[in-house]
Amino acid sequence: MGTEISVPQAIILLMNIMDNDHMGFTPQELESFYAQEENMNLLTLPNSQSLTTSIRATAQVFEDPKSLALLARIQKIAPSDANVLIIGETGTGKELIARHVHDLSHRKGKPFVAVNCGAFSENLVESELFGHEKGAFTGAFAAKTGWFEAANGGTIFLDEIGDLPLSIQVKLLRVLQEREVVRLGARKPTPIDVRLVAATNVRLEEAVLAGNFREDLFYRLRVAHLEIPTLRDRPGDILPLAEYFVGEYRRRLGYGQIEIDEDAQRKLLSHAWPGNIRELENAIHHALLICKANRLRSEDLQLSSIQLHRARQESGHASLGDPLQQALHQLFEAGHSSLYEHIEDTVIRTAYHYCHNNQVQTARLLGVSRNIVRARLIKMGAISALK
Ligand SMILES: Nc1ncnc2c1ncn2[C@@H]1O[C@H](COP(=O)(O)OP(=O)(O)OP(=O)(O)O)[C@@H](O)[C@H]1O
Repeated sequence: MGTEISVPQAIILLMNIMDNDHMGFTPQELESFYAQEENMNLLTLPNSQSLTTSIRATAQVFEDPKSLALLARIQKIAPSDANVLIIGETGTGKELIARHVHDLSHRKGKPFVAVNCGAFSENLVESELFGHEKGAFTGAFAAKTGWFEAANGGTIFLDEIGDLPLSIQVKLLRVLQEREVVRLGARKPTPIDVRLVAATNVRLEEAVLAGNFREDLFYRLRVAHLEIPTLRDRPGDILPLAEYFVGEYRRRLGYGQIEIDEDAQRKLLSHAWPGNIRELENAIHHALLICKANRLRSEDLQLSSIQLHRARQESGHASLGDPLQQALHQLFEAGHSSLYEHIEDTVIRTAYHYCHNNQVQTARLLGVSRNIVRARLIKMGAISALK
């Protein structure tokens, strides 16, 4: 179908519509900002599981007493070589902690392989994890090394372990017991020496009770477990983390020193952080894009309300931080063929809502004719053809 709005324009426009009251950026300013090569990756979407921008932490911030206790436990568990289960809400730093466990073990310097178990279909996950031989199934034109073999000597981090199908859970248990993997289609097993660090943001006990997670695997994983507190449960980390992210992002953006003023500090401390450290990171990143005169003020911080988050959680949209992320998530789930249509629909619908259902204003805002807006709203079923 024809595209009245290009994708970059649509993304910028959508961002601007969402944030128009506070951002103070025109679409043109944003467009030129993202057009600069060093800023382009700020909009990079690494994969459909991770729709937020993030930096790889070069330092770790653990200042709250709860975090210090966690750090002490990590230091105790890490050298033991036991498998580890990390339990924590989304964005609490589970992957960062898994890396830390690896770095504090004798496996440091060997591979650290992070795999999101929810990222693969049931058909693919087995060959991804354990590999396959040439001709193992239709389309297996060459042999493939699985992630377990790739992590040999080091650590494999299985995020969202609760998403593994039961059939794969049995195989995983066998790998842990026998210390060998059998590639799909292979006759002989391959010995491996890998430490497993698994993570979950749901209570696996409930999955066990519901029959979706094997009890034997659960107990095997749970031997050494780390519970990561939410950010609201470790308030002593909020300002140090905020300072840390200000430092990281201002360097990336080429800015000078930036001070977080007192009102902004109070706002950071009083927010509930449903998205935890990742939400804080994104809030600071966004604030830096709009702050003025080397000062991050309270109005630069756009924080979602916990009520909104709860409502989303209840309606099954727990992990998606805002309408833009939801739109992009739908887009990537739908695949690229319908990319334009999805993004256009979302932009038009959002703009229409923003303009209090006024088609003329929507058309003006989007820079297209009213007929286009009307036709698309009818096609989406947002208005009746008779209107
Ligand atoms: N203690 C910390 N110090 C500095 N940065 C941190 C810390 N913990 C987490 N981060 C940063 O916060 C972001 C989210 O962390 P991470 O990806 O490890 O969370 P997660 O719990 O694995 O998230 P998910 O459940 O969504 O996979 C990352 O950019 C990470 O570098």
